Amino acid sequence: MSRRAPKASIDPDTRKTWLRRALPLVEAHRVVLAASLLLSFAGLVVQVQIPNLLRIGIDKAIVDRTAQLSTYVWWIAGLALLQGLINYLARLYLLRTAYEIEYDLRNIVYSHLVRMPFGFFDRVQSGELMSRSSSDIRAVQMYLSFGPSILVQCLIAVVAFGLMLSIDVPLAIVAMATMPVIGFLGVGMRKAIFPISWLIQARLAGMATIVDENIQGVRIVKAFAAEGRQLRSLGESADKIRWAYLQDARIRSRWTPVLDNLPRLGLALVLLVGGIMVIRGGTTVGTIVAFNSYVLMLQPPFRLLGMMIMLGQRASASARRIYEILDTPSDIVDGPEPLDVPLKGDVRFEGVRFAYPNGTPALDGLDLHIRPGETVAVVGATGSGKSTLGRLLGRFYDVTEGSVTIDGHDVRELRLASLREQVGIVPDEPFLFSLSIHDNIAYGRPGATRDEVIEAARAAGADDFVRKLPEGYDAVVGERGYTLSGGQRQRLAIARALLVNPPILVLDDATSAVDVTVEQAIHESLAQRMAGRTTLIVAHRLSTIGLAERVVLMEGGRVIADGTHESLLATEPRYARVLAVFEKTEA
Ligand SMILES: Nc1ncnc2c1ncn2[C@@H]1O[C@H](COP(=O)(O)OP(=O)(O)OP(=O)(O)O)[C@@H](O)[C@H]1O
Repeated sequence: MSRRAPKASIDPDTRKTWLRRALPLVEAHRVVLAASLLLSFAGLVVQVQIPNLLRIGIDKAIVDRTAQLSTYVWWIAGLALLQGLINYLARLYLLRTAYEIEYDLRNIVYSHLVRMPFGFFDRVQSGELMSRSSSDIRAVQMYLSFGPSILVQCLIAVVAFGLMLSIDVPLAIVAMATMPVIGFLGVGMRKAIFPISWLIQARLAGMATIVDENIQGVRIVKAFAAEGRQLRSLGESADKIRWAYLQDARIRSRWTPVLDNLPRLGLALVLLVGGIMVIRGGTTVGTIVAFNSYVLMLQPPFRLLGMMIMLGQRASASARRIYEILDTPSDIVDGPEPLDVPLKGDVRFEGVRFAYPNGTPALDGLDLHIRPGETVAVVGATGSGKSTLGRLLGRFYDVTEGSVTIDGHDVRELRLASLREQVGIVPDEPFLFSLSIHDNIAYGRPGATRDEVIEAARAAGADDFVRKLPEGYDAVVGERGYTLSGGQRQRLAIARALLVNPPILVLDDATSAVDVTVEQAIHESLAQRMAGRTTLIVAHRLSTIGLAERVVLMEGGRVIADGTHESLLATEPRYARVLAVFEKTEA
């Protein structure tokens, strides 16, 4: 099935209320929604006729004996059947609208999320994003689709009241007397519950984060024998949830009996006033029975009023969180006339200053020129800004000052997709999807043949271990598949980058978990396959440095020395100091 694009988008005008901004989503599905609302109204009109028929049936067929009882029985049964059919269709269309709106909203949020720059993900916790993209979307959808339907149900109260008035004015007023109280109490109950239900949501999300961390970090938890501590923190969190649920239960149990019993009070009132009227000959027994049915029939819509308020409050808070994502513009986008040029790989950083969105300075006036085809190792103490180079080169962040150019083009002038195709970055902790090894390697070139995938895997030193897996290249890895070692994962990530065959490759400590002999073999095959490729290697090991023809030493976000390994070793004491740290960590 092909994916349909969202039919509408959220109004970008931030001055409007959340509901007005969301209206285009509802309007896009107005035909089906209107059909559902009309049908639901028609169903209710049919339903409202039944007590009236009951009244006439009782009065004429039972009390007066002037009509056939079976006529009314058949009519009522027929109308009930018709109402069932209409309700079925109304519900079907309503749910269809609800899920279509949810689909659109989900797609709008996701397509915005994937375009967000790294800086956004640095700021927002993934657990929070998960909740925004599931429960918040659901809350907005519920209000947008069920809200109108609840209003229609309330509207029917007006119709029923009109019908009752046409039968008997004083009794109609008595029958309706409890309804405003039910509506008022329903709203009151929801208002009382709302803060606590919000707290429950927040605490459940907090609990989910703890559970998630326990699962993700299970190895650390076990390694430090910290199960007890983790259990305690889970227990505390569960305790808080229980407290909130108990508060919720207390409020509900205070309000619900009143709300449930009010209609009974209504029945008693109708019986009292109607009874006196019947005795005095002012009305009929059938009318009392019919009005009793109305009292019972009308109280759910009035109770729904409270629900509507709750849905509205929840949706408004959820919409605000969703809009926070949608209103954050992606500042890393294509320029007005983006260039689509094949790159040779002449890379220049000129006077580059850069601080991460949280203000942490990373580069402080960095100058570096890498010629096409050169292999340069970047070395420096932790936090000196090495990884930041690759992130700016692939334009995952934009420089604060200065420029990054490739072949004389500022990276901000190049088409983003074309830039990222031509700058391959392999991080030290690569991510594997729950896909086959073939699909993981071919992630950047989904159409690649098996032979091409194998060739890339061979160059990355991955072919040997892949072949040893029972399913070979079809073995599923990642969260739901085989667990691979850190070094194996890194080799698959290198193969993934190689398959795209980018003219510029950044290996950001990409072989840190691979043993030295395998690393050597990988680099030899890289060297053969990559003649002419500009390669930047962030190195934390002496063996890795040995693979580069030139070494750049960084400190405090600048290049402080540049040369061959031997020349730096001979002339730059700070280089020797950094290497000394490497040796210590390797030992
Ligand atoms: N996403 C981020 N948000 C905020 N600050 C960051 C982010 N990534 C890195 N930094 C900070 O920027 C500075 C440079 O980081 P960078 O990762 O480039 O250093 P590095 O030399 O590669 O370090 P390492 O050798 O430990 O990987 C550090 O102070 C680091 O804490």
